[in-house]
Amino acid sequence: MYYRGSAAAVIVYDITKLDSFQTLKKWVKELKEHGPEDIVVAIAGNKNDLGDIREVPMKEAKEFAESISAIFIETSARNSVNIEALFQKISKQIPPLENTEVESNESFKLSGTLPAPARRRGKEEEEEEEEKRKKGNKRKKGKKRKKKQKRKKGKKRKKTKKG
Ligand SMILES: Nc1nc2c(ncn2[C@@H]2O[C@H](COP(=O)(O)OP(=O)(O)OP(=O)(O)O)[C@@H](O)[C@H]2O)c(=O)[nH]1
Repeated sequence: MYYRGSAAAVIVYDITKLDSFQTLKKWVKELKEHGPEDIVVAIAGNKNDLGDIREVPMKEAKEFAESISAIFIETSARNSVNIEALFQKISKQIPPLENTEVESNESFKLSGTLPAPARRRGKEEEEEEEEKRKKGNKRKKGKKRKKKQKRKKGKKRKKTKKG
């Protein structure tokens, strides 16, 4: 599982398979032990369109989610039920990134009441981005140079034709 720098994790189980709920508990344990401290965790009980063959009672899953302060929602990926709601719930718990850097900012004060502070970008990530930006600029400059050279060559050819 790769979660370095993650602000949120969605762990999905299948409401028609008790096994998947047990597996979910293992993932939660793993995340609590090795994941970022302030990560927002959401538990999604998928396939809620198959309520007639349900194996995981909603109450049980909800109570488990509450016990670990996780978001809980039942979804149906097939029928597009509660997918947007799931991400909205998550986004409400993740404060805006920029505002965590500026303490005097008004919206930071508002987000201060939210349970999970947004992650700060690690130095490594910033360096990686800077590197990419530089590489991108170099490539652009290279392309520009080639275009210029082509244009020059074109002009020369025209001149020699006329002359
Ligand atoms: N009825 C129903 N079926 C779903 C839903 N979501 C996914 N499925 C079906 O469940 C099967 C597995 O879906 P995948 O998207 O492959 O999910 P997965 O996590 O890789 O599932 P597994 O391979 O079973 O571990 C597919 O046949 C999907 O069509 C849902 O909300 N309702």
